[in-house]
Amino acid sequence: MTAPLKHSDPIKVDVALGDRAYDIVIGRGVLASLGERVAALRPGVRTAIVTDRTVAKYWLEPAEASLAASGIPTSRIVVEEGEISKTYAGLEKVSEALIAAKIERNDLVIALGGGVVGDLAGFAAAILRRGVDFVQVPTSLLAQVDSSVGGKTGINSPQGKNLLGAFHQPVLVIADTAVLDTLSPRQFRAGYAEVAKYGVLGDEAFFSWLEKNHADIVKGGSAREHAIATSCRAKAAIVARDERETGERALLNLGHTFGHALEAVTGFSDRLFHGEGVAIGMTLAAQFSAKLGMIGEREAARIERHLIEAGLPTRLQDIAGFAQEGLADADALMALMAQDKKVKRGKLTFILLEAVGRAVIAKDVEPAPVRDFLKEKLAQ
Ligand SMILES: NC(=O)c1ccc[n+]([C@@H]2O[C@H](COP(=O)([O-])OP(=O)(O)OC[C@H]3O[C@@H](n4cnc5c(N)ncnc54)[C@H](O)[C@@H]3O)[C@@H](O)[C@H]2O)c1
Ligand SMILES: O=C(O)C(=O)C[C@@H](O)[C@H](O)[C@H](O)COP(=O)(O)O
Ligand SMILES: [Zn+2]
Repeated sequence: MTAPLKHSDPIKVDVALGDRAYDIVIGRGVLASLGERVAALRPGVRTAIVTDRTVAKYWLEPAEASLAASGIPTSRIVVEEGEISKTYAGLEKVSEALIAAKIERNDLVIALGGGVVGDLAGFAAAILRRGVDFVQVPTSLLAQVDSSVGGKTGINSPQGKNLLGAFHQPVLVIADTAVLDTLSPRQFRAGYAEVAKYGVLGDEAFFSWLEKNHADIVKGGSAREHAIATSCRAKAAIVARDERETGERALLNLGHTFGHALEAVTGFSDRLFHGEGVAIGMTLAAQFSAKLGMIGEREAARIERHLIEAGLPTRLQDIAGFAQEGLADADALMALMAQDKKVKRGKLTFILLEAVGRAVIAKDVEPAPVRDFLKEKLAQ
């Protein structure tokens, strides 16, 4: 078991959603406060922790100890790590275990893990007895800056990413930045793609700061907390204005139209983690924006350079196995992108760039230029 963590002064970010508003609590050691925060929010509650095997090894006991110290009964549901659990089978396993644990309408589900556990447990909570509240305890960088906030929950279909799900906001998010110390370097880098995304889509000053300081985020300390809090503030502000993605929330999908198709074509496997797909997708979105004359080649190159410096893949050719199988042809990728949730009346929507720090929603994008662009990229 990992040694208990000490409290530090946490940063609080409010997700201002009226009667469904909640706090994101960020800081080194805040996992130790899980029990007291849950008890304050829901006196007398019972809980079930959903986690994966790897996270369980490091962080389940500290989470359970914190709940026990506040007298909160809990049970544990441990799934396999990775996208294999964000499936119908994974949802069945978690849902049946929650029912067996007699989690009632007024109880709480606790998602302890990365984005997979958060999306899966959140969706299971959304449909259990037609809706049980849940708490996010994100343990990957990606989950701390993105997936634990905003209430998108769901599972994948073999036909596409997150095609089944519900908007279901958590009642609390506890992001302990020390927990990231056990994350593998590759997973840390993958999560970093979503951090860079906030700079690229809406905050040039943050992007410049990341260009200078990204290595310190890996080391921990105040740079890590600053990057996580800045990302959460950016996401919370957008979600508060557009919870259900009828407008500007789509900006958070920068890089995802390409990225999700790439995850699907690689079978939602370890060949390409979500954040890696986002890094390639964001680079492609920048290059496509340059091709359309919306930004200069130099700005697109600046984004790619930074992602490379952060150790991320940026080209289709960087995906494991690409050389052997050519990945997929442009038509196969187009067919997968046609399942994107931003598609309206069969027309693609892309998030494109007018500058580093200024993304726009481009509706009714014609497929032909996208197909030509992909053909060029696949041939490189
Ligand atoms: N709901 C949203 O808004 C949203 C946003 C972004 C991504 N997502 C989804 O999130 C998923 C990706 O999330 P992810 O990158 O966290 O993947 P993940 O949940 O698979 O976690 C990555 C890996 O890291 C391990 N891990 C997590 N925390 C750890 C820790 N502290 N120490 C050691 N190992 C740890 C996990 O066991 C797993 O093997 C994708 O399914 C994506 O679609 C959702
Ligand atoms: O919160 C959002 O909105 C996002 O788009 C954040 C993305 O990083 C995330 O991957 C999300 O799950 C993608 O949403 P989807 O609607 O395209 O499935
Ligand atoms: Zn994402």
